Amino acid sequence: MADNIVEVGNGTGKRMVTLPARPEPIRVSADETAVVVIDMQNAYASPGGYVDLAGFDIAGAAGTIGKIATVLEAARGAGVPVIYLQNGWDPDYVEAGTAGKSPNFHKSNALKTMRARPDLKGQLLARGGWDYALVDGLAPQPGDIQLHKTRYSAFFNSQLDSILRARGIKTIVFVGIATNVCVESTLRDGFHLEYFGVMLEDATHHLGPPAMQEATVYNVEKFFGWVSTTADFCGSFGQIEA
Ligand SMILES: NC(=O)N/C=C\C(=O)O
Repeated sequence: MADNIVEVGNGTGKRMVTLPARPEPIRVSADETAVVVIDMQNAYASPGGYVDLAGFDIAGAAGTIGKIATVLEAARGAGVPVIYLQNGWDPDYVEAGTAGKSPNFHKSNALKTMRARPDLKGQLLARGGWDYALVDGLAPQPGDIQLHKTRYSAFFNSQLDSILRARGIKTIVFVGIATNVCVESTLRDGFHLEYFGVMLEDATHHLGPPAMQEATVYNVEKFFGWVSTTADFCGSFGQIEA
């Protein structure tokens, strides 16, 4: 093995794949890898959804949907579990927290948008509604796993850690929206739980100015994990059979 390849585990696993990545290639077992799809809901990727109504530019989100669809096809073909997260709360927003008790109440731009526009109350990120639903282009397939989360990190108050541990997953490949909020929060928490996090930079999209994407790519590459691409994921995992 070349010195500059990071090998996850002891290298004796079956179905080993070398994924080109920065700052160095990472060699993983396909049996110990999962793809986690962060919040590909209408709220974050569709015109008329929460982030669009809150004033963020979502022009780049449509391209992200296509990239993620390509990644998921390769993952399923390689027998790699696909885990979808959906962000939001119960329709009464009890899970969202209250003033003075939860920073989420004050920082969530969905909650702020609904306070500014009471006509939207009950529509944004409410479980069961269109805004909460996954985008049409990324419908889960049989065998995929769907999980709910109520805060930016998918590890907080969710089943994600136990689902991953029960399957012996060590490496998480991240795709989804937003690069600089829920993707980065989850990848960082995963780092502290000893998961190896790989972010596919062209299958993620940021909220805010383009510098936000660059900042997370820098943080991941330098401090928290590895950065790769859709083409490199498909080129490596595409050679593995389920
Ligand atoms: N999925 C996300 O990254 N969400 C970011 C902001 C929010 O949910 O308000």
